[in-house]
Amino acid sequence: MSDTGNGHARTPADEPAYLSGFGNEHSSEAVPGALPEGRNSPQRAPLGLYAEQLSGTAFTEPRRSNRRSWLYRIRPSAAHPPFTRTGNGALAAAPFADAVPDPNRLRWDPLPEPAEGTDFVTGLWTLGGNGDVTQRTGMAVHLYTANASMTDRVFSDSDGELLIVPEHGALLLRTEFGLLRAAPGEVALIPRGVRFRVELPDGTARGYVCENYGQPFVLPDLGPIGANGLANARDFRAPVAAYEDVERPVEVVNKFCGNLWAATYDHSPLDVVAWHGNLVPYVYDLRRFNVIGSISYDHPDPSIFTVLTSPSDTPGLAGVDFVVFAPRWLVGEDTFRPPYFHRNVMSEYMGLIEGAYDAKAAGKGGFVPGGGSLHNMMSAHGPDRETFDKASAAELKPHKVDDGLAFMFETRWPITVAEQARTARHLQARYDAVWQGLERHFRQ
Ligand SMILES: O=C(O)Cc1cc(O)ccc1O
Ligand SMILES: [Fe+2]
Repeated sequence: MSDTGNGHARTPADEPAYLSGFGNEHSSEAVPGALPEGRNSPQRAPLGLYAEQLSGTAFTEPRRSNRRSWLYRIRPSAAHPPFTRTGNGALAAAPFADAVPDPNRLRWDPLPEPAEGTDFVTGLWTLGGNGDVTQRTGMAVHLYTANASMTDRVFSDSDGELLIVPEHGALLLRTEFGLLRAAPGEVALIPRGVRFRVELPDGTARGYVCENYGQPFVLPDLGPIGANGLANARDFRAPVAAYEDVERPVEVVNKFCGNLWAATYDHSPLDVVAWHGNLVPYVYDLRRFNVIGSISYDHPDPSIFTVLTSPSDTPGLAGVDFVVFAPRWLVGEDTFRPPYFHRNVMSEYMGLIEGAYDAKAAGKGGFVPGGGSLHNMMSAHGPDRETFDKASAAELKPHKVDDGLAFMFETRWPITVAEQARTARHLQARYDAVWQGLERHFRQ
């Protein structure tokens, strides 16, 4: 598929190989001897490679949160022509200055089918977000639909890390660090600035993206839960080094402060032969999440289901949390078991990867896979009428919730809905109606 400068064809395998662990100091070389030993930047790097550091945090951030990697590549990233503005397509960024933040509960059906030849980048569609992309604060919610692999085209996002949540169709992510595969039920994370290309082994793909402008996601502290549980560090997988040695025009698209810029390189920048460090892309299988919950009474707050959290400067206050509602047993006695009625200072965007969610009726016109809901700061939400009636009358024997996989991006600031999402035809017109008819039961 690709040509090397010296005439050899080289295509990294389609089956990824992984290194295990979250936040580790990994190292990997696709060619033996490509990694320098004992130093990062020798006078001449091995095999004639260029040494280059990628800094994901300021040099001086505390060691526990410092993220950087050293890349050994065929050409330095600096060797590129100027970038020029291209259209932003359906991508938008915070602050959404022209949009009015909306206190209403909102719910969307899945995105419509994309036009023929839509790749991952062209298929990105912004729902909304908060913060400010130039301040490295806040987040954006995007959805994607695609029916074409990216060819001779590479993307990088200077504005934040991308947490990709496939709902339909697997993604092969060819990154500077190597190859990742993420199918529905798994998530992938691409750090800020890392170049990657998305191929579609199933031909089509659909899903969600949390673009985190803020501090990189970390595993939440476990407090009294102890040393194990929730998402276990060893289940996060980073790629082994795999490079392409391509000498032909490759379009590199860069998202910078909300706009897309492009430059045509005369080579592929996915040319990293070896690397080491703790700033890496990774994948995680949500089915590995160790779900912890109540074994006595009451429905615990959903923070117990946090997979990853982007901390803020205030302890316990996340820029954004990624939360999963994975299969689990419910055993609470004298307990209303589904998610409770709720008003929250944090803002909640929810998506559905498969099946149904235990607070909402499934099926057409409801909360469906590929759709999403937004319960903004202080907006009243909770079980719909059908769920409330059923759960209030249910016999409380142990019950396994295993008919779906839902998730939430929960963020500290209200999510402003982008104009295209507010006026979208797939915005459900009568979401409020799910809470109509909740009868008055009060008696004195
Ligand atoms: O469905 C929601 O809105 C999310 C949610 C889940 C839960 O288990 C408890 C509270 C809550 O807001
Ligand atoms: Fe909620």
